[in-house]
Amino acid sequence: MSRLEARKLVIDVPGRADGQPLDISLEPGQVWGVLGPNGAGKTTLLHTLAGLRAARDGQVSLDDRPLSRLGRREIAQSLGLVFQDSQDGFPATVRETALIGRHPFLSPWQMERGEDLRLAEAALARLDVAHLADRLVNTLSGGERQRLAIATVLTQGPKIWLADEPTNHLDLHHQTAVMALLAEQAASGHAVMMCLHDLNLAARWCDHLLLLYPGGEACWGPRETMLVPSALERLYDQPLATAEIDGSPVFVPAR
Ligand SMILES: Nc1ncnc2c1ncn2[C@@H]1O[C@H](COP(=O)(O)OP(=O)(O)OP(=O)(O)O)[C@@H](O)[C@H]1O
Repeated sequence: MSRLEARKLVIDVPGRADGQPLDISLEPGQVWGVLGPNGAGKTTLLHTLAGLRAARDGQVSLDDRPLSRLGRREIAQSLGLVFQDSQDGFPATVRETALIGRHPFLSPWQMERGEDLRLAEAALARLDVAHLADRLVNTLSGGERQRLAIATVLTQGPKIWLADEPTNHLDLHHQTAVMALLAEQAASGHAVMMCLHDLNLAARWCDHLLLLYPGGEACWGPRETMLVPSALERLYDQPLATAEIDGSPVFVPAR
């Protein structure tokens, strides 16, 4: 089990004044949703938490050790990031791409072992892309590519998942399957934070929410305290109609 902690963290959104410092602790078992309009800084936050972008101020620590003092390999042994859009640097098959998830655990020129292959095959099956294992990645559809990106992180097996719009490009069935997978990761003691544009997925699957406003204002806490229609309407500058289904609130844009 691992925890990721942000203390007085000010993310560096270009051209924007310092936003509200964030004090967030991503604990084992928790599923955090990050909500906010386009450009609010969700991706910037995730990349800062992953140590890929410098913060303007404050600190991120992984198991009480500042991220800035850890090497990428050590970070990648605990923390996995699903990028918003994956880019294919060179032609590789689906299986080879999933196996990249094992690289943090191999020495530079070490070949993947049988166990690595087993983990990759299991992840591809879980994300419903096993039948594409021998296909070149650049031939995949958007949804297949997204499922492969998640399968690659599942192959990595991180204790902390940071996922940037993990349901991008996915049909309804695969959206639900991915959210169930992330919930399952949390239930097994891992910590999950994901950026989402779908309020209803957030309401159903996340137990904590962070609302990022365009000017840098932010608020966070347990789901029940965050899903306040007036706060969400201000967040998106969009009137909402609210209902309740199976005990969860459902939001739709009001005209
Ligand atoms: N390298 C950069 N140079 C200039 N501006 C940047 C750079 N990276 C990000 N930005 C700007 O910072 C702001 C925050 O970007 P970010 O990608 O974090 O937003 P987001 O909340 O994830 O948006 P979306 O919902 O559209 O994915 C945006 O206005 C973006 O244009």
